[in-house]
Amino acid sequence: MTQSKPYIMALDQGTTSSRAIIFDKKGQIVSVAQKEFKQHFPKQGWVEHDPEEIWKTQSSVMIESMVDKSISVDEIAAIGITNQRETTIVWDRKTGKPLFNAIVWQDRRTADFCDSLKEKGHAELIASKTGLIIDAYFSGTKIRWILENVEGAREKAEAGELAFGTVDSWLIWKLTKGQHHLTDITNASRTMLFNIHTQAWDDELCELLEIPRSMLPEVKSCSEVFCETAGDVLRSKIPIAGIAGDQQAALFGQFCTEPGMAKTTYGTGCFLVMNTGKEAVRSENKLLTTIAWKIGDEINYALEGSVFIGGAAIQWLRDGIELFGHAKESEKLAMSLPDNEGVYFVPALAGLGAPHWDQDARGAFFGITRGTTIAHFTRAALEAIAYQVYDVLKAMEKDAGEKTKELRVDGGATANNFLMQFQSDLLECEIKRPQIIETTAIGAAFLAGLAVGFWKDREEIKTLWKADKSFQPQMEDEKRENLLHFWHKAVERSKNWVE
Ligand SMILES: Nc1ncnc2c1ncn2[C@@H]1O[C@H](COP(=O)(O)OP(=O)(O)O)[C@@H](O)[C@H]1O
Ligand SMILES: O=P(O)(O)OC[C@H](O)CO
Repeated sequence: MTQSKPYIMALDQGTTSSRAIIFDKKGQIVSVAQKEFKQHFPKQGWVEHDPEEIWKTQSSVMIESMVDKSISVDEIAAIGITNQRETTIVWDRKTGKPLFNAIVWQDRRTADFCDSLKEKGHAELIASKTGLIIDAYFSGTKIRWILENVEGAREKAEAGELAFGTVDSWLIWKLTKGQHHLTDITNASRTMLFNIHTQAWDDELCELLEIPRSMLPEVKSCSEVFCETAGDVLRSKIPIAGIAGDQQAALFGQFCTEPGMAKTTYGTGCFLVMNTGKEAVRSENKLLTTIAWKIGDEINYALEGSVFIGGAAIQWLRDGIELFGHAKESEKLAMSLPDNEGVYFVPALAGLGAPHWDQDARGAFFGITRGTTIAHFTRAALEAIAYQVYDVLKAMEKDAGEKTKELRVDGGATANNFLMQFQSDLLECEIKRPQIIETTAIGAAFLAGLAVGFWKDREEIKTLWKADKSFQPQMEDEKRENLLHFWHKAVERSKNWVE
C-alpha cells in the first residue's frame, strides 16, 4: 500500500494533559497542541479525572493542531492513539455516559482489596497469567470498585449494559460515536484480567474479581486499521490505525526494538521498560512482565519497572504546595545548591511501585534543618526521581544479568538537564536524550503509519531516531555511595506508614 497523504496524527492522552501531534514522513513534528486538565483528589489516596474533560481536551487539541498550521483533515493518513494506562472508565453503552469519574492509575482506593487477594494466596495465579504484581495500580480492582460502589452498576453490568475501557477505548468510542468498543493488547495487559501468554481475557480472573466478561472490549493488535473516525469532531473519515499504552509506545518510538534495549520515560511517573523479544521473561526482582507490542502476528514482550511519582513530584511542589510557578524553575533552584546538603524526599505520594510495591508507604522529607529552603525541597524532589529510577534499573540489571551501558530517555521531565546529569551520575551509564522527546506520540504515529503504508517498514523508520544530547557520568564513587546510602535509609523509613 502506498500513501500519498503527507501527515500522521498522534493523540497522546497523558495523566496531566491531552496532546495532538502531527508528524510528517521524516518523523518531524509539524504541529503540536496540548491542554492540561484537572486532577481530582476527592480523598486521601484517591485520584480521578473527568472522562468528559479528557474527551473535551483531546478533541479540542486535535482541531487546534490542524487549524494552527492550516492542515486539512484530508491530509491526515491515519491516527495513532497512545494513553495513560490502567486508568479505568466505565460507561453506559446506551447513553455513552460514564457511571463514575475515571479512576486514575495512581489511585489507591482498592489497596485493601488487593491485600485481601494477596492474603488469600492469589499472587502466583495472577503473576503467572498476567505478568503483574497484585496492586491497586491495575484496572481490574478499579472496575470492581465501580461495580460495588455505584448504585445499580452491578445489575447493569450483569445485564450487559456497561462497557469498561482504558482511555484508548474511551477515545475510540467517542471518535466513532459509540460504534467501536475495542482496545489494544498492551493496554489489555495492564488490567490484571488478561492472560499475556494466551493473549485473551481470562475467565478465571474475571470471576475472581467479579467482573462480567461482557464489559470488556475486543482486544486488537497495535498496528492495523481498527476503524474510522465517525464523529462531529473530524468531518472526514480518518483510519485509526495505531494503539499502544504510552510506555509501550515510547519503547517503540525510541526504537528499542532489539532485546536488551531499554528506555525510561519521565512523565507523571517514571517507567523503565526493557525489550525482551519474543520471550515473556518472569522477573525475580519484582518487575512486571508486560506486552511491548503486537504487529501482525508478531508479539514482543518487555520487563517494566513502574515508579508512581516522577515528574508528579515537581507538579506537586508547583501546584500542591506552590513552591514555584513553572516546572522548569526547578532546574535553577536545584542548581543553586552545591549538593543536597542532607535533605532527601521519598515521593511515596501514591505508595511505592517497583521494586518495593508498598501500597502503605507515604511521602516524607528527611534531614530538614533551620537552614532548609525551597531550593533544598526542590533539589530533593528532582534527586528522588533519579534515585527511584536507579532502584528499578538495578532490579532490571539483576534480571537481565548484565549492566546497562546506555539508557534512552524521554518525557516532559527530561527537559531538566540537572535531572539528566544526576541520573547519569547515579547510574554510571550514558543517558541519551533524542531530538524528539515526544517519543510516546511518535511511537503511536509509527504504529499507525506502518499499518497504512505511510512508512514502508521498520527499517525505514529506524533511520529517523536521532540523539540530541548525551549525558556522561561524572560523579565520584564515594559521593554516589553516600547519596544512595541516605536515600535507601529514607525509603525504609517511609515504608508501611498507613495502618
Ligand atoms: N523542566 C522540568 N523539570 C522537571 N519536571 C518537569 C519539567 N517539565 C515538566 N516536568 C514534569 O513532567 C511531567 C509532564 O511530563 P509529560 O511527559 O507531559 O507527562 P504525562 O504524559 O504523564 O502527562 C509533569 O509531572 C511535570 O511536573
Ligand atoms: O501519563 P504518564 O506518561 O505518566 O504514564 C502513565 C502510565 O501509563 C501509567 O502506567
